[in-house]
Amino acid sequence: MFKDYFKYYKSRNPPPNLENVIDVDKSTKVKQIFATCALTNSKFSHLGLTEINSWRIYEFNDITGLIFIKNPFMCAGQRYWITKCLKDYPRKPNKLNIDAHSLLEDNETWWDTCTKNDERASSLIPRLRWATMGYHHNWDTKNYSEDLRGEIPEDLAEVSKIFAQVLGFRDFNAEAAIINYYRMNSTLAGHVDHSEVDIQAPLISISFGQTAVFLIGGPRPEDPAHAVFLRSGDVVVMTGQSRLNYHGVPKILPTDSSTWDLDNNFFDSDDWSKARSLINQTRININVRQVLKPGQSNLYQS
Ligand SMILES: O=C(O)CCC(=O)C(=O)O
Ligand SMILES: [Fe+2]
Repeated sequence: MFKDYFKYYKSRNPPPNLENVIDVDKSTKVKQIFATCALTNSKFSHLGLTEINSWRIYEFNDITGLIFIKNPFMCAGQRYWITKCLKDYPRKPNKLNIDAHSLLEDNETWWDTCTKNDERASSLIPRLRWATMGYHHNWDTKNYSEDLRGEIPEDLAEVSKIFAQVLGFRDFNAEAAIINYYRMNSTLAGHVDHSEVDIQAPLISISFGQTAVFLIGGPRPEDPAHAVFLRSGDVVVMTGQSRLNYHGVPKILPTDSSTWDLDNNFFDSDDWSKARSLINQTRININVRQVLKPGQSNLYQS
C-alpha cells in the first residue's frame, strides 16, 4: 500500500533504511535510454543546460512511463533557477499559499522580507509552501479555471519544452506551474495529478536544493510503491501510465553534494549569496503541466 511505504519513509524514530531507495546512477532497476530528438544546444545556453548528448536519461523497469533525466544543469544554471524560484516566482501576480494568511503587506515580497537576518524572516521562511503560475491550481477543488490564468515565464516554458521534446513530445506547452517549497521537515502527501484536460501530455518535475525521497506507486492506492532519490537538478517526467500514478514526498534529506556550488567560477552576486543561504535548508520542486489539449486555446473549447 502506498500509505504504508509513505509512513515508513516519513518516520523519524526509527529513521528509515534508505538501502532500497533508487539512485538512478547506481541502480539495476533502471535502464538508460537515448534522446529521441536532436536539438541544437546553441539556442538555449541561457537556460543553464549542459550539452544534450551528454545527458543521462533513464526509464524504470517497474514503473511504466516514468523517465528520469539526471541533473542536466550546469552549476550556474542551477544558481539561475534557484534564484528565480526564491526571488521572482513568490511574488505578485503569482499566487502563494501565504496570500490567505495576510503575512505580507502589499508593498512587501517574501524574498525581501526573508533575506533579512531577523526574527520575522525566520518565522516567514518556512511558511511558504507553494507558488502557482499560468493556470493557477485550485487546491480545494483541484480544478483549473479560465478566470485564474496568469503567465508562465518564457524561459520556464522553454526549458520544459526542451525536456518534453528530447523525449519525443513535440507539442508540449507549459500552461500551469507549481513551485513547491520544502523545508527539512516538510512532506507532500500521496496524490494523483488528474486535473489537467490533457493527461496524455507529460508532467515535468524539476528539483533543486536539498534531496527528496520521492515515492511513486501505481494508479491505485493499494499498489506497491518505489522510492527514488531526487537530487538538485534532477528532472522527472511522468508520461504514459505513470502520469496517473500515486506519488508524494515522505522525506527531505540534507544533500550529500551541493552541486550548485561545484564550479569555481562562482558568480558571487548579492542575490546569489542570499539564495544560497536559503537553499541550504530548502528543497524546491518546479512542477510544470500542460492543461489543454493540442489546438485548444481555453478551457471552454472542446
Ligand atoms: O516535489 C515533488 O517532487 C513532487 C511535487 C508534486 O507531486 C506536485 O506538485 O504535484
Ligand atoms: Fe504531483
